[in-house]
Amino acid sequence: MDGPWPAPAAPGPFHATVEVPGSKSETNRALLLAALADAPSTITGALEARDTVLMRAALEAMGVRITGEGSTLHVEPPARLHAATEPVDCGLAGTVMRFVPPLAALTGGRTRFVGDPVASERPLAPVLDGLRQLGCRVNGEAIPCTVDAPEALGGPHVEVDASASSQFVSGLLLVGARLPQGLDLHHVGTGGVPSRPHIEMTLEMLRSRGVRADWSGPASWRVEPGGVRALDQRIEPDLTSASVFLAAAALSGGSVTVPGWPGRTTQGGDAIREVLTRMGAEVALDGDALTVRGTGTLNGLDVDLHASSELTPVVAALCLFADGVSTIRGVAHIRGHETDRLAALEAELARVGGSVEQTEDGLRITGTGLAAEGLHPAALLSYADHRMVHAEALVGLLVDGCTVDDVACTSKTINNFDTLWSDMLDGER
Ligand SMILES: O=C(O)C1=C[C@@H](OP(=O)(O)O)[C@@H](O)[C@H](O)C1
Ligand SMILES: C=C(OP(=O)(O)O)C(=O)O
Repeated sequence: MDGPWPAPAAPGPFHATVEVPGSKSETNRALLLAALADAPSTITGALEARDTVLMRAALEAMGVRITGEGSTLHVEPPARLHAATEPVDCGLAGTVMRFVPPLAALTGGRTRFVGDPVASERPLAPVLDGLRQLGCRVNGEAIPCTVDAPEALGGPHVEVDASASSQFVSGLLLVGARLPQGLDLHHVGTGGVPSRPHIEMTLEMLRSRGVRADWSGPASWRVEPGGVRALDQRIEPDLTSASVFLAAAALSGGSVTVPGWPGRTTQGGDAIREVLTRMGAEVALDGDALTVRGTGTLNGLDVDLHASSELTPVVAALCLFADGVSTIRGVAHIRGHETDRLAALEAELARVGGSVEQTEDGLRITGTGLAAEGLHPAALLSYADHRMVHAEALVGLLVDGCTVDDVACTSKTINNFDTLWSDMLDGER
């Protein structure tokens, strides 16, 4: 789209079903584990968006053959992964910049990693330090950097400070079975490790492929050495992506249904159900169809999103229109997400007249209620962050006349966000 995106106002209550694309986190883990597996495998329901396209390109550059378009991918691992001859583009994808360098450590060669200009601001040093402890020579502390892998890696003991991202843990665990003595990984930071469900997702996906991997203490993990079995996997819809559509129902007074909601999941985004329920929306899971209905009431809340911090932008937008003061806690580390999300949310919600302040580990937001009284339209900035656009699309529903400078950055995790959004608003009345 040329020029800013006019964020559509809610046309009154609407009823829509939204097919949400596959989970970014599961797709990129499934691709990487398929690349390490003992035989070919097929991934269905895969996300096709910038983060997964980058993962696919990185693996192909290391000798993996991936065929198929859209959401079905067939992955053939090579007899041995080789170092990529050209720099691997990580874009702004945490799952590429934190998961692929450990994979490169298995190649015995040299791999260079590059990315978007702002990628160099995202924390990466702990994972690179972990690779040094395994015997790699690493040049750089962030993107761009180069990993020089030895013929034989060391281990198993590795210590990292993972208080800035659970992905440091997941990236190392994913390759742990391929280390000669497995991996004994220990978090040594003073802060806790965020996004625990994402670590569970990593462990569960390893175990379903025959790898023995588990917690060995409150902040430590053990992966036994051994093979990775090929597994055909169906990817769940991305529940964090789903949250923006479900939140639209809570704000509009209509309803949104997301089919394919898993009965049991390791996706942190599942927590949106509890958040919306606490705020006063009706949330119903009927078989695998999750429906959220707006009730005309939106209560402020005090919520700790440490385990599901990806939800912060959407929850912050909801809190802007809730009754009373809301507090979001436990998310200091999202200052290192695609952008400093606490600063960006404070600035952009204030731009429409919202009363928002950063705290040490989150946000305090004084809501206007669903009448959005005192708010006014504004030209909102996206900071190249897909989830800032999600928050701003929600703001635009109730503050008529807002624009967003770069809706295209939503392609990080949803290829056609603006179409899905307007189709949803065109739903039945
Ligand atoms: O492993 C993963 O797939 C992810 C882990 C989380 O990262 P952090 O622990 O850095 O928050 C999450 O926010 C990110 O979107 C995806
Ligand atoms: C933090 C996020 O992404 P990444 O995987 O790039 O860290 C996110 O999608 O909210």
